[in-house]
Amino acid sequence: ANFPPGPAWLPIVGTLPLIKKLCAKYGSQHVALDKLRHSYNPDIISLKFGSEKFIVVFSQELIKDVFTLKALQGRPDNFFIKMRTNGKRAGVTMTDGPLWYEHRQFLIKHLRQLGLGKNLMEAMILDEFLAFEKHLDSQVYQEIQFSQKVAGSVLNVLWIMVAGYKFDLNSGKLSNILGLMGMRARAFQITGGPLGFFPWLRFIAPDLVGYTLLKSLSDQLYSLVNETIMDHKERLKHIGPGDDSTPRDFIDAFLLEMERGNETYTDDQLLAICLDMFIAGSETTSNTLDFAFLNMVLHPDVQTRVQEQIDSVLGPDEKPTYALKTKLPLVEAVLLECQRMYNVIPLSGAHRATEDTKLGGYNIPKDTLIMSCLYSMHYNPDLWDEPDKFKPERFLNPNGSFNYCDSLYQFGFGKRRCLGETLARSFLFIYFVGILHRYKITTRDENISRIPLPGISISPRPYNVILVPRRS
Ligand code: HEM
Repeated sequence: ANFPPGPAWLPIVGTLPLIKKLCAKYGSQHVALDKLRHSYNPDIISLKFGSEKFIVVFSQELIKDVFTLKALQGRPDNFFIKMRTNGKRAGVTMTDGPLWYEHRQFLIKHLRQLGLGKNLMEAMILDEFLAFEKHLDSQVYQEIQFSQKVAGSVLNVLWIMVAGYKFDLNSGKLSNILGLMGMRARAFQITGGPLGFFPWLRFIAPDLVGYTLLKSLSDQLYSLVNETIMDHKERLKHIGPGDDSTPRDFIDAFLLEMERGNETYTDDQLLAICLDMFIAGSETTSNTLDFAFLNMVLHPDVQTRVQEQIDSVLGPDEKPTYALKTKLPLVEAVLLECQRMYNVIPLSGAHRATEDTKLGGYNIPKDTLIMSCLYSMHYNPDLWDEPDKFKPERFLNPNGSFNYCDSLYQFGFGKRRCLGETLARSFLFIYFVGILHRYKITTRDENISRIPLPGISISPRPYNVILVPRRS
């Protein structure tokens, strides 16, 4: 009773066939849902996939409620989600309750001690950027694609904090895993699709429902992370009394907590948190940067203005720092406008009602899943003037200073807000300023598409750019 309105549910499959049809028509799940809402209630609709009831919310007010109401901070528990962690519910991104709370706090505390949000993190990002830049030098004037190398760089900054080492950006193993992660992000929608609701389909059509891809990615990630954890255990075994047992990285900190006998600190939980970091951090950040460069190619006039502002504060041989942010309001405005128009997570990861509750005046029974359509909020004409237009100046005051806006939820909001936000923001800023400081980005491709590839996180359709050095 009093459940939000939505399309009729068919037996067994619910609204899955309708959503599939709309996705095929509009190209992605978030656009399909944005269109569908107008036939029911533009702020909130209901769906059913298999036996799972879903609510999708679209207005800023309801999205804020979903991100803040205590009863809505659970996470779903289906096959697609558990496959990542060997069939168990573990980690931080996809758990809830006391386990999630304790481990989220523990992760944030130790990542901060290891540099997250501090000068140390910035130094790591700059270090990665210099390596990335060296790699670019050999490709100037050639057509290149940014995405995978950037994903490797983000991962390196994270991996130094999590595991104490970084990857060789040219290593075959890394590019294989990043390639599989990219395929995973594009092959699935945020709900996990049919595999999430009808897991038995993996026995009938494993390739078609994405099971083969997921299994291969899970196996490779699992063996990489497991090997790293084993190395850490081996080292800790040999630490004697009087030796320095200060954790060098997050894995050390976790293993030391395990030794203290804290029973939620298990091998499975450690493995799952490491995988969380791998999956949540790299694609999201690198795709965002990819969209930013795409927009510089599509708007060369804005690119020139950005470069003029960078040149006014950064000497020819100087390197970017995040502290320059206050002096580069146009850069900040361009990056935010890209995140508004091409929010890489247009449908925010599902929350679950942990008890019967109310939302927007409707009844929401326990275990209903709730998705927030950030795309609809970021294109709402009541919040954004001419939302379909690329207008960085909406984030600037008439005198050119930065104009803060609180209707942008690209990192979520509330207790489950993205915990990698400071890393992502610094990374985007340093890479964007660093590249545009040195190169003009152009293309020979006259038909670059502005329509993103759909998926768990959206990405630009592959496009080639030419980097032209701005100074000899
Ligand atoms: C531009 C890049 C990024 C974007 C747009 C982004 C966005 C988001 C969003 C929308 C959420 C979901 C909030 C919710 O469900 O309520 C989230 C959660 C999360 N993000 Fe990010 N993220 C980015 C980068 C990162 C990075 C670099 C890390 C690595 C530390 C990270 C780690 C996480 C984790 C662990 C969660 C789960 C939090 C929880 O469930 O408690 N993210 N992110």
